[in-house]
This record gives sequence, C-alpha cells and structure tokens, in this order.
Amino acid sequence: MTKYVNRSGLQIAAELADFAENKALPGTGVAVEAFWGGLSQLLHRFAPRNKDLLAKRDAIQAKLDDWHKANPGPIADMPAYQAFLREIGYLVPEPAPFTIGTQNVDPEIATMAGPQLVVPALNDRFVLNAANARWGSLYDAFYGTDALDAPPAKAGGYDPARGAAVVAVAKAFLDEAIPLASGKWAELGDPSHGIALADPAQYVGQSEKGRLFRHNGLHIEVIFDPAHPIGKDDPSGIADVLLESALTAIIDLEDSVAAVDAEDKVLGYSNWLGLMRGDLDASFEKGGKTVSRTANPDRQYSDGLTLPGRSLLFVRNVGHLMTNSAILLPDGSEAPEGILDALFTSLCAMHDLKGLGPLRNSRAGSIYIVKPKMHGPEECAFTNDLFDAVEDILGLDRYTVKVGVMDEERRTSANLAACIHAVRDRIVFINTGFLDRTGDEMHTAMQAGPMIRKGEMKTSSWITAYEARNVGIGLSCGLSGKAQIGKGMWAAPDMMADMMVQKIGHPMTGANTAWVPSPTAATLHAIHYHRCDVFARQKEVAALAVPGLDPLLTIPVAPAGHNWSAADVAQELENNAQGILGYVVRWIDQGIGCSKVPDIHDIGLMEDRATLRISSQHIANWLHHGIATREQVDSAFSKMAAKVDAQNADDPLYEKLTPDSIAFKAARALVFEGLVQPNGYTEPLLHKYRLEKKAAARG
Ligand SMILES: CC(=O)SCCNC(=O)CCNC(=O)[C@H](O)C(C)(C)COP(=O)(O)OP(=O)(O)OC[C@H]1O[C@@H](n2cnc3c(N)ncnc32)[C@H](O)[C@@H]1OP(=O)(O)O
Ligand SMILES: O=CC(=O)O
Ligand SMILES: [Mg+2]
Repeated sequence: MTKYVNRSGLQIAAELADFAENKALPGTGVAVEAFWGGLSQLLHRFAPRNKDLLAKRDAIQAKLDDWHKANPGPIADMPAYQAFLREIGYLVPEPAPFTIGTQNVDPEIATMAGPQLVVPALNDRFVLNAANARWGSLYDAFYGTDALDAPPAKAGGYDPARGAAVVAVAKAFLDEAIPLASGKWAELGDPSHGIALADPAQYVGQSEKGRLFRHNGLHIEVIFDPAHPIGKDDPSGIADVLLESALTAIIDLEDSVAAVDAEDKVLGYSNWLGLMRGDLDASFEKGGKTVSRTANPDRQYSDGLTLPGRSLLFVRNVGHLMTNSAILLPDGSEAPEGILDALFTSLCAMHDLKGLGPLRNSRAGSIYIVKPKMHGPEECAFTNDLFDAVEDILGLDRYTVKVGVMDEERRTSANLAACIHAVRDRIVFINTGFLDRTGDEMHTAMQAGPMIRKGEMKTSSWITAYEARNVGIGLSCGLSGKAQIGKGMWAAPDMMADMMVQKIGHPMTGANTAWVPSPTAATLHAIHYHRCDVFARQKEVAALAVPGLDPLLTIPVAPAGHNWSAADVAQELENNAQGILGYVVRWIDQGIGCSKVPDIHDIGLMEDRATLRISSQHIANWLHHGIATREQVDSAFSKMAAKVDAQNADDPLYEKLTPDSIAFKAARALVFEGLVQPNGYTEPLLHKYRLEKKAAARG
C-alpha cells in the first residue's frame, strides 16, 4: 500500500515527497512550500481542463463510430466526410501562414542533422549508455551486426577475417566522407607525415591519439594507435573510427516503460535527475564482471576545442490520458500523470540549467520535453499553458521549457499547422510516431470495416501522405534551422543491413533526425547523414507540393470483396498474438516496458506500448467485423503462449503463461476489450494488470 503524506492539501506518496524535498528541490532555489503550493494550484487549474479534453476525445470518437456505422467501408464521398469532420470539430481552420519563434535551441536540434536514440527511462544502465551514444565505434558497429556483408565472426574471440572486412568497409566510408587529396584511406601510410585531404578544411583538430574531421556538420575521429591490438596490424596504425552518432537522445517515460505507481515514477525521475546533474552511475554484471557506468565527460582536442561527450537529452513525458496514484487530489482521485511529469521533469532539469552537478546538458539553457499522443491543437495549447504555469512555479523564464510534438494521432496530423501554431514559441520538434499513429488510424475508423493486414499499413496511402505532410508543413512553419523534423523508429534492432538500405530514406525526405533503437544503430544510421546533406535536401523538399487532406484521410479499410484465406487469417492472428504475449508478459510480470520479441518469422522486433496498440487493435477490429471468431483468437493465444514460453526459457525470472496468469488475462483483455479502450490505447489495461501483479507479489 502506498504511504501518503499531506502537502498543500494533496496526498503525496511518501517516496515522491522524499524525492522532491531531499533530492530534486535542494539547490534549485525553489522553496519546498512554494513547490507544493504551486503543484496544488497547478492541479486545481489544469486537472479539470485535462478531463474535459479527454471527454472531448470520447465524444468525437462516438460521433465517428456512428458515422462509420451509417457509411460502412472505405470513404466513398470524401467532401461529405470532411464536412462531417469539420462539423464535429475534428478538423479546425488552418492558421494564417506563420513562422515558429523558438529561441535558445542547442545546435544538435536546430542546425545539425543526425540520429536520435530513444531509451527507457527506468533502466539506469541503458540511459547512461544512451547519453554516451553521442560517439560510437564504427568498427564495433560493423563487427557486431549484419550491416557488414561478410561471414559471421568465428567463435572463440576476435575473428581476423571479419575484422579485415570491417576495416575495409570503414575505410571505404572515410573515402566517401573525408576523401584524401590522392589515394584511398586503405593506402594511407605513416600519418606522422601528415594526412593530405581533398578538402583540408575538413580537418578540425587532434586528441592524444585521434585526428578529428568534420563532414555535413558531424565529427569523425580516426584513432591512430600502433600499440593497439587492431592498430598494430594496420598500415597506418588506425585502431578505430569514431562517429558522432546520437546527437540527441530521448529519455523515455512513455511508450517504452512500465511506470504505474509512485515507486516507478520516482525511479524514472531519479534517473532523469542524475542525467541532468551528470552524476548518475550504474553498476551491473556483464560477462562475469561487475561493470560501473557513468556519463562521459566532454571531449578535448587541440587548440582548446571541446566537443560534447554526450547526446543532448530530451525527456519524454506521458500524454494527457493517464492518471497516477503517486499523487491524490483533494477529492481522493488520482492526479493526471502528464501534469506531474511536466513539473517534476522540469524541476530535475533545473539542476542542469543551474549547473548543480558536474556535467551540463543544454548549453543554450533550455529544458527539452517530448509530448506524445496529443489530439489536435486544443490539446497542444493545453500543453503550452501547462508549461507556462510550470515555468512560473519554478521561476524560469518564459519558454525555457521546450516541446517536441509527436505527430502520432490522426487529429494532430490532420491539423498539424494549427498544432505547431499552438506551441509556436517553444516547439523544437515534430516527429512522425508512425506506430501510435497506425494504432490511432485503426481505432478512429474501427466501425468502418475490417482493416487491411498489419504488414500492408506501411505502404497505404494515408501513411505516405502523413509522412510527406509532416515534413512539408514543418518546413512551411519555418522549422528548418530552428527545430527538428523527425522520423520514426527503426523497430527491427537486429536487422542493421536492412536499416542501412532503407533508413537513408529518412534524411532524404528532409528529416534532420530519425529514431534508432540502440547506440549501435545510431552509429550506423549516422552514415546516412554523411551521405545526405539534409539541410540542402530541405531546400529541395520545400519546393514540392504538400499532400492535401484527401490522401491523409483515406482510411485503411479493406475494399469489399477482400478474400483472406483461412491461412492468412490464422497467420495474421498468430503474428499479432505472439507480439502481444511476448511483450505483455514481460511488462506485467517484470515491469519491462520495451522488449525485443521474435515475430512469426523469428525476427526480433522492438515492441512497446505503441506496437501493442497496433496488434491489439488489429485483432479487435477483425474480431468485431467477423473476420475472426473468439475461438480462433483464443486458439492463437494458446498456441503462441507455448511459443513465448519457449522463447523465454533462459530467463530465470520468467513465469509461464497460463490461462489464470495475470499477464495472459491482460493480453486477452487488450484484444477482447480493445473496442472500448480510449482511442485504442493500451495503458489503462497494462496499468491495471501490472498493479494487480505488483499487489499479488507483495502478498
Ligand atoms: C513507438 C515508440 O515510442 S519507439 C520508442 C520507444 N522504444 C525504445 O525506446 C527502444 C529502446 N530500445 C530498447 O529498449 C532495446 O534496444 C530493445 C528492448 C529493443 C532491445 O534490448 P536488448 O534485447 O537488451 O538489446 P541487446 O541485447 O541487443 O543490447 C543490449 C545492449 O545494448 C544497449 N542498448 C540497447 N538499447 C539501448 C538504448 N535504446 N539506449 C542505450 N543503450 C541501449 C544496452 O545498454 C546493452 O549494452 P550494455 O550491456 O553495455 O549495457
Ligand atoms: O512514439 C512513437 C510511435 O511511433 O508511437
Ligand atoms: Mg508513440
């Protein structure tokens, strides 16, 4: 049972009060009483408005459901459909042309182009790794992944044949990014005689063993060390090639975490505080040894040049939907979690702004918050007002708190310019969160008919229009040079060869960042920003026509006469059921919010709340429209439960899925109650069953 203490009329979980009063507030200049008083007023002012916005979502969805019931199937009369959407306030008027006015933005966001890493906030080992992923070894990234087109490493230590292939491909990359005046990097001899570059201006400086170069705004450090095991066999003593990789990273309190109560929230906030101070550390067992990890210092080069040693960090708050028992309002109800996140994560970031710890995050003096799952401009305006109020409580200058708007709900995509306008003086990114967006696409048109298969979504017309509109509208609102236009996650963490082929498509669209799931993926994806000059590309893309609403609003309902075979249906159900079970069992039983789960083809896919939203809504949709029966769905769940058990056989903490296990019930509920989940979200059921599991574990 949560123990509460009373502060300014609120019931605050004791561990959260302790965190605030003894860890987060000291040094910030914000007095304890003023903080709790401010929070009390903040909740008084914003909790009812938050509730109204959620009620509006439900009211709109109910009208959409009725409309689709009356007009089943794909949209036959687009003008009539759009008129209806305007009438119910789903589509709102476009703002007059405008340019965002955001100030004090760090260059990693405004003027540089490179990968963005996302990491679950509750995992200290991973978040430190993410902060340090600003620089990554290209040799390691090729050696350890299928991005290298060479036979796998032979067992038993370093494989020299694979190593040679790594060196060859890394040097070929150097020939592309920092060509020599004559010859190839593979032919470079003793570097002490100097390295003549085709463009000498690319040389930036040197460190003890490294030579530092720059291309397309990104740094490359070539390490020369003839005493190193790799360098000693290299004709010029090159031991490694380091790439500036994850320019920015998002410490995620949302899609990738399981945070259901004060205990979990305090863990997430503590890790964020440690990162903002620069004194977070983590110890863990790896390869039979205890490893300690801390945040890397900045990097020093000749002539006093200092480069950031860490990714510039954002924190992703939760959206407007959930409440959390960490704080109870005077009427005993739970406080909206997004309001808590806004205040607590901003407070923690003051340790960075005030330089209270050993390291700095934002050199420009900003706090970077990603806000997910907002539906339309009114909800963006709510966030803007909320951040104003947070700044007032904490004594921060107006617009210190910046916002990244996830374009991941359909009502936001359809009114994107108005959404940007609502936060125009604090916006630092728009990003296509296509995973949540796909879930919302399905739920919005749930009543229209059976959806196309999950695998076909990525090529359907709405998603193409959505991606292109996001860039086009972002450019027309003046984001280039001031803010990020971002692309979504590469959700196949082990498929790096495919990523190398496909993900260059992201910078080519004019996006100056895109999400990657791991530091290794960040280093490999960085290559794409050497191959594509994004800011030049943005100028070309700005001249292209932006797709209109018609393709965006074309719903992915299967045309009449679809004829999926019994085998197609079984495969679709089993694939979704496997993803759901594999993800949910670790979420509910172990509190792991992001997992790599093998799909039906045994490809490990990143699963999180957003991919769960897709899979659960897809089955719910096919069930609702009679493409599958309850019995078929249950049989897919039973079959896949055995498979998921086998996949987890090596995990000593794993508990098998049985019909009575809480995790299995949660997975079934996500599908069988999927139709009535708000906007098809997974959080309400995930939280309910995780809390049940935690209570059961406490006895
Ligand atoms: C829809 C959306 O919202 S997408 C955004 C949310 N998704 C995410 O944030 C994905 C983040 N990624 C992850 O959580 C993980 O990469 C997973 C779950 C996909 C795979 O995790 P694992 O199976 O443990 O990965 P794997 O075994 O290949 O690698 C683990 C190593 O990589 C590191 N690593 C993996 N992912 C990350 C990451 N995102 N950030 C930092 N380090 C990471 C780990 O620290 C670990 O290294 P260590 O042993 O030195 O500490
Ligand atoms: O948050 C990202 C998404 O794709 O959803
Ligand atoms: Mg999302």
